[in-house]
Amino acid sequence: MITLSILGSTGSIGRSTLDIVRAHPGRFRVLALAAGKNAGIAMEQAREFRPEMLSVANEIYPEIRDALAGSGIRVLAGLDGACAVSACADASVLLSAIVGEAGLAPTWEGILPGRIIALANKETLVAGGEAVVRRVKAKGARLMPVDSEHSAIHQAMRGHPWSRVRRVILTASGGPMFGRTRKELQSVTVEEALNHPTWKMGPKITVDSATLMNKGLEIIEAKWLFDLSPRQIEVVVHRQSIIHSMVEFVDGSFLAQLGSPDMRGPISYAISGEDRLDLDVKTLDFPAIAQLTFHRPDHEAFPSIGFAFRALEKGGQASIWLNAANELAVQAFLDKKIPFDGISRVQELLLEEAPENPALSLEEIQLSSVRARKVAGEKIEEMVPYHKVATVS
Ligand SMILES: NC(=O)C1=CN([C@@H]2O[C@H](COP(=O)(O)OP(=O)(O)OC[C@H]3O[C@@H](n4cnc5c(N)ncnc54)[C@H](OP(=O)(O)O)[C@@H]3O)[C@@H](O)[C@H]2O)C=CC1
Ligand SMILES: CC(=O)[C@@H](O)[C@H](O)COP(=O)(O)O
Ligand SMILES: [Mn+2]
Repeated sequence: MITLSILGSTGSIGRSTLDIVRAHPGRFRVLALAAGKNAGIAMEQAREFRPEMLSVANEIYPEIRDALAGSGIRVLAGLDGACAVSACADASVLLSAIVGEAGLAPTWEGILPGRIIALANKETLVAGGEAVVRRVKAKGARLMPVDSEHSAIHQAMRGHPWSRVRRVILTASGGPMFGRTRKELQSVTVEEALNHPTWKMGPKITVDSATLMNKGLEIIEAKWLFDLSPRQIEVVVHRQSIIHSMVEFVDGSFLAQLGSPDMRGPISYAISGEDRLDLDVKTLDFPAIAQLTFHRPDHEAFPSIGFAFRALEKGGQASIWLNAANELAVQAFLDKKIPFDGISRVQELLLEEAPENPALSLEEIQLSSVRARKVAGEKIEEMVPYHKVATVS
């Protein structure tokens, strides 16, 4: 029996994880759940999966505490609550799927000896980088990627030494704005940016896919997960999202992992300790698909991939600042405060201003992020408003 602690249970990844648990009775036991503000789904999950503890956002704590009184479920709140869920010692697997850098501290607390950290929350590695990797090693835990590209690379690498790898190719769908020019991107609406062509995901990562910053974050994630040099990482646009990523070996062979775009595949692989669970994922009908296509990314219209490489080259606090800038700018765009192309402008400004000395502890990383968010907030205030450029339907 695999025992689970789940951070971000009410989100897209969290719900897909619980779908897998539901479909495999007797295989998993959910011990602890951490949700945010979605009281309805958090309550349903608590009633169905009967965890020992449930943490929710402070705002909905009184309502959930009262509703679950007498149920035997310990109800907790806020950051302390999420950290208690992740530190739940009896869970053999921690599924980390809170969105954004908010997931870093709870994930950090959950890095325990012998435990699998199934990591969906890529921002943990973008902001936490070396410090997170060092802690995983020091504690004797194991990091299993959930992000589809990194799961594909992990799967392709089974049985092969990293010394024989020439490079990895991260595939990108290109997002809903594929083919648009830099000028055309000025007037993209929130509704358009949220219309991802192949994946159904939460709003923040969906906007990241539209700017291609998702691939930027994944470049930094790959660097830390697989100890790669930036020169070993390439991005290729593959519109169908069928090939989830590839590894090229020194003998010129490529190994790829393919499948329908459905996160239950990479999640189940990670939480089951690399087993292949029976899932009702849509099969691939290759003659019906007919063509798999590949393009180079358009770096002029979508500069975020370049920013990620620049952040790795610059080092210091650059990745923390780039990530913090992106989080604030994406939220400002979703709130219809800044235009779509304002997101990459905030990223660029913060990347340039990022301090060059490294932040090596959790406290230093958090402090660096607070400073970055203050600067990003100021840049956003100075920006031309969303409604001046976007055609709001
Ligand atoms: N969705 C996908 O297919 C993929 C996602 N990822 C990564 O996984 C992570 C989650 O993505 P996704 O599931 O799409 O996001 P969602 O927006 O769908 O879900 C986010 C989850 O985080 C919770 N949450 C947000 N802020 C806090 C907080 N401060 N404290 C506690 N919980 C919080 C939300 O709670 P509530 O809703 O209750 O407020 C929700 O459960 C992201 O880092 C993303 O980049 C990676 C690859 C694929
Ligand atoms: C499912 C997943 O792993 C996402 O990160 C996905 O890769 C997003 O699609 P893009 O390729 O458009 O960024
Ligand atoms: Mn991905």
